[in-house]
This record gives sequence, C-alpha cells and structure tokens, in this order.
Amino acid sequence: MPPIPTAELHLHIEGTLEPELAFALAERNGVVLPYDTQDELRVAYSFTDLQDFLDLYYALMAVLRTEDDFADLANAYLARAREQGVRHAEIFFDPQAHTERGVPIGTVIEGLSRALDAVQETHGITTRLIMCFLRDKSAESALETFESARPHLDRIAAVGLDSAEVGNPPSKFREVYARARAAGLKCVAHAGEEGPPAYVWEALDVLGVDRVDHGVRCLEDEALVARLVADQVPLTVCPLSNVRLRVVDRLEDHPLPAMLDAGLLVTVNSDDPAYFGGYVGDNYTAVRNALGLDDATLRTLARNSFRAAFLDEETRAAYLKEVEGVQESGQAGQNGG
Ligand code: HPA
Ligand SMILES: [Zn+2]
Repeated sequence: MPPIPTAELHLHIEGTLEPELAFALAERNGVVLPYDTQDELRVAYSFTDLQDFLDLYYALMAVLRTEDDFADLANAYLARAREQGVRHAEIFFDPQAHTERGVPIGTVIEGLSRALDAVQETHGITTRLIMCFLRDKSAESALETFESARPHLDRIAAVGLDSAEVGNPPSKFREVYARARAAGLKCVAHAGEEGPPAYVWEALDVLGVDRVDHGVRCLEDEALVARLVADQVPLTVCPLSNVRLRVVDRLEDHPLPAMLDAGLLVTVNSDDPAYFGGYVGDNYTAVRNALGLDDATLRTLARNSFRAAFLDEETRAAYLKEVEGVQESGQAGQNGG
C-alpha cells in the first residue's frame, strides 16, 4: 500500500541535514567540521537529552552558508518527504542560528523558498515557512530578528519558538508574538516537551498560539487537557524524537493513544529526522507497530494533520478527500475514526 497522505507540521529544516550532505557542503564551502569521517560524526549522535542534541544540531549548521546550500537542504528533505506521503509541509527554520554566523536572513529565506516553489511546481506539494525564535536567546534578539524579517514576511506563514525549553518560558516572548500576530502571521510554540504544563498554558494564554508543538506533558494537568480538547488546539507530536530525547523511555510507552482517547487533536511528525531515526512515514510506521494502532487510527492521525494545517478551506478539503481515498482502497467496510 502507498504511504498514507499526510501533512507534516513539525519539521526543523536544519534537522534534516544528513551526514552525507553535511560533508558535501563542508567540502564545497571549505568548512572544517570537528569530525574527520561520517563514522566519527555518527558517534556524536549518541545524545540523550535536548541540550545534548542541540549542541550537535547547531555545530553542524556551520556548513550552511549560501542560498544554494539552503535550497539543497530543502530539496533533499522534500524528496524524502514526498516518498513518505507528505502532501503539505510546514517547515521551521532558525534564522538566529544563521545570522549569528554572518549568514543574512535573506539568504536563508530565498534559498529555502527556491526549493519550496520548485516542489509545488513539479509535484504539487504545498508548503509554508515558520520562522522560529531561539528561546535561549533574549527577547530583544527575537524582536530584532522579527524586524529584520519584515521585508520577507510574504514568504512566512507563522512564527514559532524552539531550542532549550526549561528556564525559557513562552511569556518571555509576549511582545514579539504580539507583533507577529499584528502582522497577520499565525503563531505556534514548542511547549510541554521538556518543560512543564505551565509552559503550555502560557503558550495558549500569553502568546495566543494556534498550535502547540510537542505538548505531550499536558497529560500531567487535567484542566489543561480539558482546555486543549475544548478548543481543539492541535498538538504536533513527534514520537521518534520523544524516544531519542528521552521524553518517553520507550515507544511502546508513548502517550499517543492516551492523547487520542482524551479527544486531543494530535498529529504525527518527525521533528529532526536526520537525527532522530526517521522521517514522517517512518514515525507513522513506528507508532503503528509499537502501539498496535489500527488503520482507522492512522487515518484519524492523517486527517488531523490536514485539519491542523494552515491551509485554505478548498485545499484542506481536497487533501481530506485524498485521505478518505486511501480508506476506500484499504480494508472494505471499515469506518474511519
Ligand atoms: O526537538 C526540539 N526541541 C526544541 N528545539 C528544537 N530545535 C530543533 N529541534 C528541537
Ligand atoms: Zn521541534
């Protein structure tokens, strides 16, 4: 059976940098990596928490310097995503991780946009860009970044918040989110990955987010779950990431089924697939196998991804129809969840 059509809503483009491309770009740009071989680099992938992972993630970005580099990175991701059933992708990027190395924000946005335009043209895949602020940097730095992006806002659908969560609550970024909303952008934020449920409350009530990225720790707070269910706030869950960063011990223990049972609008995503052991289709396959999810549940997750996406209603309806098409050609007589 072909992969189920899905939207991917939680994907850091810098987290799709595979070792092969990292070495190729290092060579092209004359950048010396602290690893001599791909095998040496693979050893560095033994991180066990978010900060440990982020150290490697930021170090490898040194190879990304030109518009071509960003276009090559996004093209490589989109080729893999396409094979795994992605019909629509909402892609995070971290401008501060590049501007602080002297790469202009316009280089990043133009390079990525070139790849996104091409894949729409050649394969009909729709995309959005989400500009993330690094929460372990200052609120002023986020504001400066937002202002420097103003000439490019026609290419940006939303703002997001990522990097080291604990100690950097959403409320730190109240002002920049207010500016983004006033400029007509959607808002999302990582919250409740390593951080407590209080951070999810702040993302909702202080930042006014349209979606919560991760959010798995919401389950520790009954009132928060009730709020997320009542408002049908989408949660972009990343199962393989959660295992690699020890948010959960084993995939078999992942709270995804409990989240679905609670009535939360949950989606499945890959986060940083070059680092966490799989692209989005691999995440679907892994949760199906580890958690024993049936076809109807997988279709619910796919349907949720399009419900949660920043799409116009006509395009959304067309994608939802594609999901039902899989149902018709799948097991006869089975009802969607
Ligand atoms: O999983 C993540 N969490 C927080 N920040 C990140 N930046 C890239 N990936 C992540
Ligand atoms: Zn993430």
